[in-house]
Amino acid sequence: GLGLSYKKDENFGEWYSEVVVSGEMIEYYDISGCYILRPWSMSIWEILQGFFNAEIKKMKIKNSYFPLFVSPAVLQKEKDHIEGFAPEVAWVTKSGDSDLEVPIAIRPTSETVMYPYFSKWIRGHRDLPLRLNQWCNIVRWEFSNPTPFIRSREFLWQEGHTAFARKEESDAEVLEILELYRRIYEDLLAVPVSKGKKSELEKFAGGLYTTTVEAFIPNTGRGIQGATSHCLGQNFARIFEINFENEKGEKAMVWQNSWGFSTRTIGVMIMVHGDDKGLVLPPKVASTQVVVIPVTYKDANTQGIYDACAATVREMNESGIRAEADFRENYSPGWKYSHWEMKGVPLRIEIGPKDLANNQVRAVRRDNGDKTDIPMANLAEQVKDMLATIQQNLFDVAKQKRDACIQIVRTWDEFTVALGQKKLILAPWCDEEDVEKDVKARTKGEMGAAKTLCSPFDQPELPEGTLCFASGKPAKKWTYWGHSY
Ligand SMILES: O=C1CCCN[C@@H]1CCCn1cnc2ccccc2c1=O
Repeated sequence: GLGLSYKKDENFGEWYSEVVVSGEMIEYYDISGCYILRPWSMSIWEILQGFFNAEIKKMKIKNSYFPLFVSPAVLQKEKDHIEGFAPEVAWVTKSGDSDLEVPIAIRPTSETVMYPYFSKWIRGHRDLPLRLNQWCNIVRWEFSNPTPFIRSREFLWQEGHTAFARKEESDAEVLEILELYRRIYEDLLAVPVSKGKKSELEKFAGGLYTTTVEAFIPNTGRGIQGATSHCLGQNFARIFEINFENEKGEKAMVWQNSWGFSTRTIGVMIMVHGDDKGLVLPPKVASTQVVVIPVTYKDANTQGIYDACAATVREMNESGIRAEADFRENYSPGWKYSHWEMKGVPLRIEIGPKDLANNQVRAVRRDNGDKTDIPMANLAEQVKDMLATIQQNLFDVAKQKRDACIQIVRTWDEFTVALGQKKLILAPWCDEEDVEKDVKARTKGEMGAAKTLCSPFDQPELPEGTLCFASGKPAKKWTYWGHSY
């Protein structure tokens, strides 16, 4: 059909809601906060799954599957972890006409589902490390504005749950997994992220510390948690009695991690790369990387053009490029150009009478619109290079835009001005929780409160005597602050 009704830089929220539907990724569902993932988005999820499964297999992490349902007794076993989240837990209270004796929770995460069995399975140090992952759906009955991929009441994710004999092993794995999350964002989705540690206030309350990859949406000036890798310490081991007999024959508690990324990754990619013509897919995650369009006229050699298109698709597929031709007779070339641009296919190849005569094709990039005539000879190699160039360009452009939003501030006034300018703020902070709570209280507004996003592992120089922007106390670390999703 026609193009988008909303422009990304003028009505971002409406643009996003429209582009996920017009790009055929999402269909809205009749239950608020729930969305249908159509093949165009499910295929992206499957590519991310393929990457992650291959990487965790190298780490000897095994996939498993645990039940969707959690008994209330077990769910409430870990007090600090559940208290803040309780309102989001969905419960099954009936079957047919009759009430259940005891309501059953639907998993909002699976620590409490899995750990009673970790306790049963782990006896001696030879049972360690225990490293499981599961791909599943999660339900959290959120109330703040639902957004496809970004915030939904049901979403898909993977959650990894691991147990080790020693803290050093768990600390190491936390970072190993976080690096996989960075690769998912930067190498596959072409989205720049910052690796860092969450503050005590923002971390997972049931854990010891939380590491994160934080992304940023320039259009809204909001940070977004991309994926998290938590060191749980021995908190859950104590509660669920996950002990083992160590080499010295002593009874010891295990050290645990839990980590996850979700279909939110797809929403972040759309928000960062999409434009006023529709989705823009990075080639690495595009189920169709190249679409070939025959351009025929009434007296042209139609069959010759069709044969050239089919041969071009075959040659690209044989060299591992995901290509398809659009031979539909009832749509014009122009209509097809708009349609596949809306779906964000990274590269379009047009073949018309002139191209046929010159034994070449016309290649058009989705990221910057560049048109190039390519000889049919050795076409696949040229296309591979173009796809690699498009992938890199998408990342470079996104990184340049994100970096342009970063604002270093040293005083409260600079902080509030930068907040109002949709900046990603980097500020020296005293790392005191009360100060963070105070900043939240002082910045409450229609954008929500500003909060810490992470303290980047890559810390700029912090000269002696640098003061906290908010409290004036001696600063301890540089921290990213901002509004967030
Ligand atoms: O992030 C992850 C990664 C995957 C495994 N779980 C951890 C921690 C989940 C934290 N969390 C997040 N929302 C919740 C909502 C309701 C109940 C409990 C929770 C809850 O524990």
